[in-house]
Amino acid sequence: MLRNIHSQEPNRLDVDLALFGALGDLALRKLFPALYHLDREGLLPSETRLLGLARHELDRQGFQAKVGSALKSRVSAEDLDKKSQERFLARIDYLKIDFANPEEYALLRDWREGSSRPMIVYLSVPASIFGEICCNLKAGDCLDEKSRVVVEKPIGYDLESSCEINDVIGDVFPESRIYRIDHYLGKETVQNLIALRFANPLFGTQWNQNHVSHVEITVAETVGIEGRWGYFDQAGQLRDMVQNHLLQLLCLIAMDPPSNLDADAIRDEKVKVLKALKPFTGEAIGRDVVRGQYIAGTHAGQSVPGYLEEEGADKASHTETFVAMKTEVANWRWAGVPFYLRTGKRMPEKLSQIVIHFRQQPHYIFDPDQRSLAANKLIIRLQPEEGIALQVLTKDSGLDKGMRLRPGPLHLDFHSAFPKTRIPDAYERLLLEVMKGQQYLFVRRDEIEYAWRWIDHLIEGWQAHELPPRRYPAGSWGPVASIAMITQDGRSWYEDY
Ligand SMILES: NC(=O)C1=CN([C@@H]2O[C@H](COP(=O)(O)OP(=O)(O)OC[C@H]3O[C@@H](n4cnc5c(N)ncnc54)[C@H](OP(=O)(O)O)[C@@H]3O)[C@@H](O)[C@H]2O)C=CC1
Ligand SMILES: O=C1O[C@H](COP(=O)(O)O)[C@@H](O)[C@H](O)[C@H]1O
Repeated sequence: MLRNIHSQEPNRLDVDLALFGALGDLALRKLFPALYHLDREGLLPSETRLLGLARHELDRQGFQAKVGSALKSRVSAEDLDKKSQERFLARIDYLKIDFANPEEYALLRDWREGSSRPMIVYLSVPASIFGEICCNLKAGDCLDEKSRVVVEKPIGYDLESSCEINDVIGDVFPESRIYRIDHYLGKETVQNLIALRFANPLFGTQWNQNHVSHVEITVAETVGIEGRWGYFDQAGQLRDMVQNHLLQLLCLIAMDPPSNLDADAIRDEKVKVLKALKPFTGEAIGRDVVRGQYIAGTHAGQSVPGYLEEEGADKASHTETFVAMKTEVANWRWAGVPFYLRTGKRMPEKLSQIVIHFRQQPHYIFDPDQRSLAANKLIIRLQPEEGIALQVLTKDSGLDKGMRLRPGPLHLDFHSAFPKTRIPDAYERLLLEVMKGQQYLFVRRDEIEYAWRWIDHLIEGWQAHELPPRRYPAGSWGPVASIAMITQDGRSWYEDY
């Protein structure tokens, strides 16, 4: 169904939201604060009810108190007023159930008794139990033809496990009611990529291999493993960040214009990009991909341990905490344009940024010493300090400067441009879209599977070539080899803004 995503007026819809894993990190740190903000901004209709489900003995008040203290630590004092908080907490119920026990789902059915609102089931639990919960919901007669399910990333560990999980979820819910989260798609600036590319004719005509020389995507994190060794060491940065977030960003940059803003029109175009990603073969694995693992270093002036010294670490782990790669989208629009991707933990600053480097003029008439400056760049800052800057060249001012060129940005900083507008957290946007029943910010099954196909192939190559990660000190921009990878092409990672 084509839904109206253009409207400023949200399609307000009462729902019952059942959140599995309600005492977990994601639920308390992100989901309840996001729901609070929606409520405070008047976006949760008064009938909407929220239910936390977990296996700990707690009553309703006890759970509300936990959510209340999560709000205190996650929501700014300015946004946390007593009236909004009380109204929000009053919507919240709690059920203790063991998700593995089908009998206990009767409690959820009873909670729903008499409600005609659609139920949204949010699975904020490990993917290994998504299937079991879906089957128990069905067996326990908790669902109807309006129920939707939201599942967190990562879906599986590789193509095979991802297909298994998707099969079980798909036995219970049709694709049109499955919402697979990639929280990067909920970030305001990521959505802005669609507006930037498809609303501005200026870029529409330039967005191809005739005009773009190369593209950089950097997602640098300052955090380390944060007590998640068990999960992270199985995954590594390639599965944790590239398979989902970085490939989604690449798709939004590289895709052809969708014919409209309908979810499937956008997702069809993203799938075409994933299918066109060039596989890494033979020597390209060693040449165009760099794996890294951080050793002890510093963060914010403090010493921090290396990956192998983190709590719970297996000292012989070869899991990568950093990846840089050069890839290509092998189609008419992008043939020959390198896409350089890099992402890592324990880097010097948190920075998610896309840089589009445009080609130089065919004939250059200025000072030969300045030739390397003479190209435009479009810098899209996703976080922090969200904004867009177009690096242009002007004449340096002053009587003694002759026709010297000066690069400078035409800069749109979202915080100063829209000072009264709070930039919402990604989960606010995503939760709102699920409640409205709109899927355009969620990932379709085939997107996930094409992404896994490409990643699996890369991992097989790593394994075949026995490529251990290269070391980099915490607080640095990754292994020296990641800098060499781009400099050997006569380029460098863009670090100014
Ligand atoms: N945390 C994050 O920032 C992110 C998380 N995700 C994804 O979100 C999901 C949740 O992650 P996160 O919150 O970090 O994980 P947590 O381990 O913190 O939370 C999972 C919750 O599920 C509960 N649970 C697990 N099994 C059962 C069961 N059989 N019966 C009842 N309760 C159960 C756990 O209960 P108990 O406490 O008793 O073990 C826990 O409260 C995962 O899929 C993760 O990959 C994705 C992106 C970021
Ligand atoms: O999905 C994940 O994302 C976070 C980074 O998210 P951000 O919104 O803070 O950029 C990452 O730290 C985590 O390892 C990964 O699972």
